[in-house]
Amino acid sequence: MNAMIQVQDLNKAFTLHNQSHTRINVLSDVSFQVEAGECVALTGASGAGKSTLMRTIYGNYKAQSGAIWVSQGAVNPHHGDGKVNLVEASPRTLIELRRHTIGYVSQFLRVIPRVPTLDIVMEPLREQGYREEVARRKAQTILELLNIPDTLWHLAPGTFSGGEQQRVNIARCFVADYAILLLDEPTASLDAENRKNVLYLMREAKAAGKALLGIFHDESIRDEIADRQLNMAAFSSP
Ligand SMILES: Nc1ncnc2c1ncn2[C@@H]1O[C@H](COP(=O)(O)OP(=O)(O)OP(=O)(O)O)[C@@H](O)[C@H]1O
Repeated sequence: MNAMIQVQDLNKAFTLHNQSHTRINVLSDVSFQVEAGECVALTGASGAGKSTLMRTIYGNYKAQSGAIWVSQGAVNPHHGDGKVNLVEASPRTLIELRRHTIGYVSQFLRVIPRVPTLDIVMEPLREQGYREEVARRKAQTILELLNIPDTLWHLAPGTFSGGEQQRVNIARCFVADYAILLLDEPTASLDAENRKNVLYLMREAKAAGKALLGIFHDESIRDEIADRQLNMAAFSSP
């Protein structure tokens, strides 16, 4: 067993300061782990805390208590085999983890004006130390696989369709050597052929020993790729 993510007794609440300081407990004593080569699907009703859990693991939100142990693991020799508790990690460690260990496909691509698609996809590879030609080749290969026409590679994706932007997001995450992939609805606005291509990428990632944690509202995709489901209803509290 090689747990890449190990969540222990994680608690996350939001306090709405501009609304009478109302406190919403979203995650209560969440514990689970994801092994290398495994895909775990988060399920549960809308508002159950699936995205909040993902964002907390990516370090966007700070948990009140508990631990998120992340193994930099065998996939990424850059970091060795050490484990880091993300809840207590410094900003510098968090940046390192995002550069080398954890990839995140959010539902929306955060577009930086004027940066061409090819550069957006090459960027994580550059940060991981790949030579320019290798990074370019890898980026081109994955953009082709995801059916982004080469006429678009030199354009910034701000004007792209929702599905095209989502595929750029997916390309950027799957092209790099992350040991852990957090996937928030990666196939939500894709057509059948591109859903298949993303399934292929997810299978390849599992075969390479990566750990996948995902939200898949599409049940057929979930059934195809997930080894286990984690129902967030088990961790909600009033
Ligand atoms: N930044 C925030 N500030 C305050 N409350 C938040 C914040 N983010 C999420 N919440 C609240 O936390 C709860 C869980 O939201 P979350 O988006 O994690 O649910 P979800 O299970 O991903 O839902 P969905 O399936 O609809 O996307 C909701 O009640 C939401 O209002």
